[in-house]
Amino acid sequence: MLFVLNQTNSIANQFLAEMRDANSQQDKFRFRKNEERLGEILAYEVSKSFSYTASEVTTPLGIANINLPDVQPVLATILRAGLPLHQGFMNFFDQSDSAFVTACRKVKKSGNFTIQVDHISTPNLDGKTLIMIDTMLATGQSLVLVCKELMAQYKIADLHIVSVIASMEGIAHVRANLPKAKVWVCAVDEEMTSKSYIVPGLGDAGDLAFGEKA
Ligand SMILES: O=P(O)(O)OC[C@H]1O[C@H](OP(=O)(O)OP(=O)(O)O)[C@H](O)[C@@H]1O
Ligand SMILES: O=c1cc[nH]c(=O)[nH]1
Repeated sequence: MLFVLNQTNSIANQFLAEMRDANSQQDKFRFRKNEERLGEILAYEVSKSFSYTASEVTTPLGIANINLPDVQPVLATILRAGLPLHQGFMNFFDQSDSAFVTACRKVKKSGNFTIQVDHISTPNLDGKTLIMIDTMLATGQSLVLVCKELMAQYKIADLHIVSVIASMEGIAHVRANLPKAKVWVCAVDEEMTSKSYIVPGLGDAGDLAFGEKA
C-alpha cells in the first residue's frame, strides 16, 4: 500500500514547497516547523487506517457516541533528520511510546556506501503497530535495515513507513524487502544524484533542520 499526500491538493503543498525552496528552507525554524506540520497531517492520514471501536463519552449534558482507535502505535525515528516529523506524530498520537535509532551512511573510497546502525533504543514491540518515521526515503537502505533489525528482535504486528519525500528507487527497495509495510509519503521524486540524493528533493534534511555536520 502506497499513500502519496500530494496526489490531493491541500495546504500541505505549501509546507512542502517551503521545505524544498532553496531560499525559504534556510530558515531552520520554518523548515523544522513545516516538517512537524507534515508529520501531523500524515499522522492524521495513518490514523484512518486503524481499526476503531464504538465508545461513549459522558459530556456535561449527556452521552455522545464516538468511535475510538484500538491502536496505540509505537513511533520510531532515525536521528537526526526525522526528529521534527516524529514530533508531529507525537503531537497527534500523544500517548504513544517512541523508539530512537542512530544510523548513518559510511561512504567508501569507491563512492558506494553502507548503512551503519549504531544504537537502537526501543520499547518492546511484540504485537505492536510500529510507525517508522524518517524524512527522506532515498535508496531506502536505512529504513529497510533498521526495520529488519527490529523485526528480527520483535514480532511486530503492523508496520507503517512514513517519509516526507521518497525516490521511486527507495519505494521499490521498501516494497521488495518489506512487502507488508504500508508506506505514507508527501511526494515521490523520480531521480537521485550519483551520491543518492533525491532530485529535485530538498537537499540534506538533517543539515537543514539542525546545521551542517562537521
Ligand atoms: O534512504 P537512504 O539512502 O538510506 O537515505 C535516507 C537517510 O538520509 C537521511 O539521513 P542523513 O544521512 O542525512 O543523516 P542526518 O539525519 O543525521 O543528517 C535521512 O534522514 C535518512 O535517514
Ligand atoms: O536527498 C537526500 C538523501 C538522503 N538524505 C537527505 O537528507 N537527502
